[in-house]
Amino acid sequence: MTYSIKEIFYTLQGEGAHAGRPAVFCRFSGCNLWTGREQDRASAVCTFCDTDFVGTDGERGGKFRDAEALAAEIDSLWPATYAPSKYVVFTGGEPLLQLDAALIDAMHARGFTIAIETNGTLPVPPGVDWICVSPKMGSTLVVEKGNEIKVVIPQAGQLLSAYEHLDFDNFFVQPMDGILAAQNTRLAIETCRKNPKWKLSLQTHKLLQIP
Ligand SMILES: C[S@@+](CC[C@H](N)C(=O)[O-])C[C@H]1O[C@@H](n2cnc3c(N)ncnc32)[C@H](O)[C@@H]1O
Ligand SMILES: Nc1nc2[nH]cc(C(=O)O)c2c(=O)[nH]1
Ligand code: SF4
Ligand SMILES: [Mg+2]
Repeated sequence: MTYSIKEIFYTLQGEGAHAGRPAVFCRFSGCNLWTGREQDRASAVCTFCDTDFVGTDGERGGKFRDAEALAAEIDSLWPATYAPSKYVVFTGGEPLLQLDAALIDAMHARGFTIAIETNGTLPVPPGVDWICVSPKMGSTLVVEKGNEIKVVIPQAGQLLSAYEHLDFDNFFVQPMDGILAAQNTRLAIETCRKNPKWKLSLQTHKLLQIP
């Protein structure tokens, strides 16, 4: 199948349990919870997105005709000097609209460990090595197990207790970026202090001013 890719870049994972880990990010175009157009934001299910995932015009973006072509592009960004830790993060947009067995197999064949950042509304295909779910109020969560759940706070009507029974190895709150970022960061710190089941995830790439 053809994959629509917004951008591909090599950076450090900024968020969650793998913050600081070198990773190739592959950002798929499109999302099922927002069109990505500003005029649709207020009426979207997910209204706080910090990402441009529209089209294929970003760095190394484009339409890739098959899994092997996309895998080769991702692999070309990994430093040739150190192969064992090859790590790709599929994000978006919503990666589970496009990530399929052919792409998972092609990445594994090239020695990559595969991570995803997903909103959790679509089933995860077998073979993904690290599943990060970030649930969105107003959507139906179908991915109830994984490696980390990363809840952006605050969202209207949200109760963290609704997630605490789910089968995740790590429970993170991440302050919502935007005009209330400073206030939301204080809220996230206080949330973790009061309920130590939860750990703080910061968007460290924004603090570091890297992609
Ligand atoms: C842009 S999303 C793409 C992946 C997927 N659609 C999802 O929502 O998980 C990547 C991560 O950024 C988080 N995120 C998006 N907008 C944010 C914001 N304004 N503040 C903090 N985190 C945000 C999402 O919750 C998710 O964990
Ligand atoms: N450095 C860096 N880390 C990230 N972790 C999750 C990201 C995302 O947009 O999915 C992201 C991103 O865009 N950049
Ligand atoms: S679900 Fe993810 S990609 Fe889609 S609008 Fe929300 S944060 Fe952005
Ligand atoms: Mg991001």
